[in-house]
Amino acid sequence: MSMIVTMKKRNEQGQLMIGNINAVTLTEHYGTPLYAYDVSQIRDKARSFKQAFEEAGTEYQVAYASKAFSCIAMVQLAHEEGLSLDVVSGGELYTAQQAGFPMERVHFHGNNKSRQEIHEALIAGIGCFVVDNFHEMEILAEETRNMDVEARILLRVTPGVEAHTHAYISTGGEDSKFGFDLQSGQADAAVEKALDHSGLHLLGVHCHIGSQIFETTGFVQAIATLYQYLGHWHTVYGFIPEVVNTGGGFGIRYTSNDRPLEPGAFVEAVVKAVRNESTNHHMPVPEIWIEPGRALVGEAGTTLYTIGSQKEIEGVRHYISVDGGMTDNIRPALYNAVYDAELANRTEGQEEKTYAIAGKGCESGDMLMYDLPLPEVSPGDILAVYSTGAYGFSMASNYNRLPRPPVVFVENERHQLVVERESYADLVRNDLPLSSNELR
Ligand SMILES: Cc1ncc(COP(=O)(O)O)c(C=O)c1O
Ligand SMILES: N[C@@H](CCCC[NH3+])C(=O)O
Repeated sequence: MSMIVTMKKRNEQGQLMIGNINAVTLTEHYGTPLYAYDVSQIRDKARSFKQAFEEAGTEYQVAYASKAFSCIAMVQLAHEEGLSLDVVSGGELYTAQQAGFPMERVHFHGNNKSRQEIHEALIAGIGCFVVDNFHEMEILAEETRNMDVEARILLRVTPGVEAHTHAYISTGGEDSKFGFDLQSGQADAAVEKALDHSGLHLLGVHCHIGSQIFETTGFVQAIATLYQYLGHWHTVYGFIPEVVNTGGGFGIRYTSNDRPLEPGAFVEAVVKAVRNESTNHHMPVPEIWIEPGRALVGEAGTTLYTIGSQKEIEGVRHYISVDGGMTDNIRPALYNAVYDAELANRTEGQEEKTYAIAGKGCESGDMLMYDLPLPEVSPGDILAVYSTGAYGFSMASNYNRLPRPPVVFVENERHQLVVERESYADLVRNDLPLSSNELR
């Protein structure tokens, strides 16, 4: 592998540029670890998805799956770009409210929404519930009755398509905790019940086949399966879907081995398949919704770390440790996810070596990479790990009581802090001293 594995922009001193700002300047301002986002990349991706729908001339919504990276500024950015928003919890909904996001464009997901979350979402007046199971449907029906309101819903179904991806991020197969199973008749019963409840307005169906997908075939297959059932529900219940939501999962480039498709290629394939199937089943073409998370924010994010200690075991491995790790990026430990990284503060140096990049957490498995070629490193060098914009910050933890890193947005040669670094005081904010509160 060559030393410079990516085509990232560098200044004349060989320092990494993020959105036209020197990454070293960012670390001097905000410290490390640091999540830095090149905002123009997020905007470009959002526009590409939308443009493909516009060109296809179909009704659509592109909902940003905010689980990938949720904070007030990101939700506001999604709003600026005219995206809708997928939330999966009261917390993500609250963030959207705090961001001033229009509630009618919020879609609420989740396989175990609580009564309180459902109640709060109804009060907020969200645009759509993606109903996952019978328990949720009953709660929603009761709450709409009690509040004398109507909820617009999609039914999440599992089309039995296995996406070629890690089992933990594959969600559309029959054996999934999410959604109504199509084959066993669960989904038929769900349609019947949904049509029966006066407080529920059944808009259509939703499926999400998995994540980090590089081909269109899985989507096309899933749509064909959905329409087998939609055709049946049309015949039996006279149901015509207003919306078909094919989820997210569009793959991105983590390393030079990844060859992601352009957003437009996915959109074209989805629109074509929905159109064909609608025609074949003598139904009007519905509004098409998609839910990209990773594809919108993943490649725009870079994590900057400072290199500290080293341990070389002759003939075995040369470890270098950074000041973050699994606490700010759990993906290598959880999914064996692979990333590209380079030094941010220089390209030059003595001979190239192969390093294993260790996190600072007290876990042997807290490793970000096992074989990264770099020029010989010294303490204080800055390591940039690329494509960490999705599911890095959002899955971060305080293991070992490490404060979560800040997030900076870079755009038009300016940088702006959008999430502050957690302080030690933040870490103990909810702790109560022994016996300070009344014993019950
Ligand atoms: C229902 C649903 N929609 C959208 C997404 C976003 O996926 P991705 O970030 O891979 O686009 C997910 C997560 O995998 C999901 O479960
Ligand atoms: N958190 C996962 C994606 C979500 C999978 C479930 N919807 C990842 O980092 O790849």
